[in-house]
Amino acid sequence: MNNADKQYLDLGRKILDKGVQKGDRTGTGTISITGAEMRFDLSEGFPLLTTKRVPFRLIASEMLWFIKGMTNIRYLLQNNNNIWNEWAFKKWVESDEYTGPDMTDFGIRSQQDEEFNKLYEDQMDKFKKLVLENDDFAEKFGELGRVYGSQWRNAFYVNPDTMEVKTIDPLKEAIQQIKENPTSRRILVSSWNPDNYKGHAGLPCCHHQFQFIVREDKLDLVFDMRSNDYLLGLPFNIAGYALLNHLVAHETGYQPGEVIYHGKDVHIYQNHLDQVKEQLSRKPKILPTLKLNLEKQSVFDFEMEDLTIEGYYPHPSIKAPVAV
Ligand SMILES: Nc1nc(=O)c2c([nH]1)NC[C@@H]1CN(c3ccc(C(=O)N[C@@H](CCC(=O)O)C(=O)O)cc3)CN21
Ligand SMILES: O=c1ccn([C@H]2C[C@H](O)[C@@H](COP(=O)(O)O)O2)c(=O)[nH]1
Repeated sequence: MNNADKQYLDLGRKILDKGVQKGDRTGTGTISITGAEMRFDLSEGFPLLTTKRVPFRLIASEMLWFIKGMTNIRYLLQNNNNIWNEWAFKKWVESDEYTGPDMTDFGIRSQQDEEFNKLYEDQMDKFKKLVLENDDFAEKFGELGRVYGSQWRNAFYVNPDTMEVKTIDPLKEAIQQIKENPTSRRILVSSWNPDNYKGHAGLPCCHHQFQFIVREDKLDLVFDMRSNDYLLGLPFNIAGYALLNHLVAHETGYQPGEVIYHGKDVHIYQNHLDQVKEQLSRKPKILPTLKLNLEKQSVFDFEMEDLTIEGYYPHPSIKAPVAV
């Protein structure tokens, strides 16, 4: 049995056994545990889970979106990636410019009310078309604000003594540190902003920091998640950071080592229980491998066509609603 699916399924069983029922911001309700660790050795294969089909194309386009410092969903839509739509859509339907039917609580209502769901899907189609085709609209409503891309590539630092503001490119600096100062224990990119508590920054980041550590000829990556959706988010997060580690290891001349996951509030949404039980009943298969276009050197030059997954023969996908 591959060790990636094994650890993931063990964690699912632990949440079901030991977790507590909790209300949450989305009104869905969860079963949650505090604290979890998993370790993925990238020499054993690429940790794209096999106990359900995990869409690598969506993970890769989201990761390239972060790496390129982008925060507008237009790039995702151009890559047929719809995973961030709801959060941009929300800004539009809550704005003065929106004149369609009332979309209050569309996340929950679209699951419970078939008639409403039709209205919602029409408005979402209209929204996607506008983001793709209308530059002004995209700039205003496709923009998610200071989400990962901006924190990774365009962070602000205010010197508390002089109040001078500097911009920093934390991912670029981290890569430079790996090259110039590989024994450093300070190669860290953090996306958490104290301001997140006030909600100014839109969506407070879930994977809020990661750190690179060079171990002999290998590059390890540790990533921390303050809050993690076991069924939908976690498989994306594991494979996303594994991809990032492959890309950075390639540029800096190391072998991809381990990707180490630290989860804090790790939860299963109440409306995902059947899906999780289905996945737990499945037998893991062999892990696939990731092929990079070796002609590209810099992490920042990679495009979708430079990334290929080979030997991926997963169980069928498992559909589930996302809590908004
Ligand atoms: N509740 C919640 N869970 C999340 O995982 C999550 C958020 N919210 N908000 C921000 C992002 C968006 N992410 C998402 C959103 C949707 C899917 C999802 O629906 N995945 C499906 C495939 C979807 C498709 O094919 O379009 C899957 O089966 O993995 C995954 C990650 C991760 N994040
Ligand atoms: O990469 C991601 C992004 C988001 N999530 C999940 C974790 C939570 O279920 C929600 C965020 O809700 P909060 O109330 O802000 O915690 O999104 C994820 O698992 N992975």
